Amino acid sequence: MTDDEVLNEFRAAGALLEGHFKLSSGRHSGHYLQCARVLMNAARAERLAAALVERMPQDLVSAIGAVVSPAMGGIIFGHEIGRALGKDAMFVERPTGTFELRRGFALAPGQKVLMVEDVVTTGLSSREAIAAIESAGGSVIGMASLIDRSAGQAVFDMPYFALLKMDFPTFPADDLPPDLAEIPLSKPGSRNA
Ligand SMILES: O=P(O)(O)OC[C@H]1O[C@H](OP(=O)(O)OP(=O)(O)O)[C@H](O)[C@@H]1O
Ligand SMILES: O=C(O)c1cc(=O)[nH]c(=O)[nH]1
Ligand SMILES: [Mg+2]
Repeated sequence: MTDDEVLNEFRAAGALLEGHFKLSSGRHSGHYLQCARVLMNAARAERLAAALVERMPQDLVSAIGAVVSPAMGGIIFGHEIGRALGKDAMFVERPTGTFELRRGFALAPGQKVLMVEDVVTTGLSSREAIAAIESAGGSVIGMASLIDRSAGQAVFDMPYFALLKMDFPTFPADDLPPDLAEIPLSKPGSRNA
């Protein structure tokens, strides 16, 4: 799947948003990729996940024992990546502020995990999810996301595959461009909601 084809899936889903958004990291942006709108269509979600798995090297694919995603945004895409790999997909969640495996999900000691996100901006959520998987006994051998909008800033210790890289600027809350500051703020994600 080409970059244009992935972008067209976002356009068709009305998921390329412009406005003033507070991101998970606390940074602000005039652009938001609402992956939930893309993934609300099961056939589209399946297609995008299969396209991403096709890009992964076979030795990595065959080593993956399970998929784990950070809730909320990562759950649907992780599930679809699990379908494409033929592996179980679990998720970590943060009811008390820190990601943990719940709901009877468990990892065998050293179980090889692919960590799957919907979008990576600073990489903070991904690093927190990886830490939770490792403290539950898993070994994260790879990472995947639908979108990487980190512009190369998010660097991980394991191979990382993203279906589409986007480079939208983000700003600290106390240093907003005037044209962005005058747009009413919204916070679509659920961290600290
Ligand atoms: O790379 P980062 O700077 O951490 O940003 C990306 C994270 O932000 C969003 O989640 P969010 O925390 O908004 O919560 P949600 O997944 O529950 O919507 C998204 O789903 C990623 O997890
Ligand atoms: O950084 C984020 O919170 C974020 C950015 C984005 O474009 N889409 C999203 O779902 N989250
Ligand atoms: Mg998230």
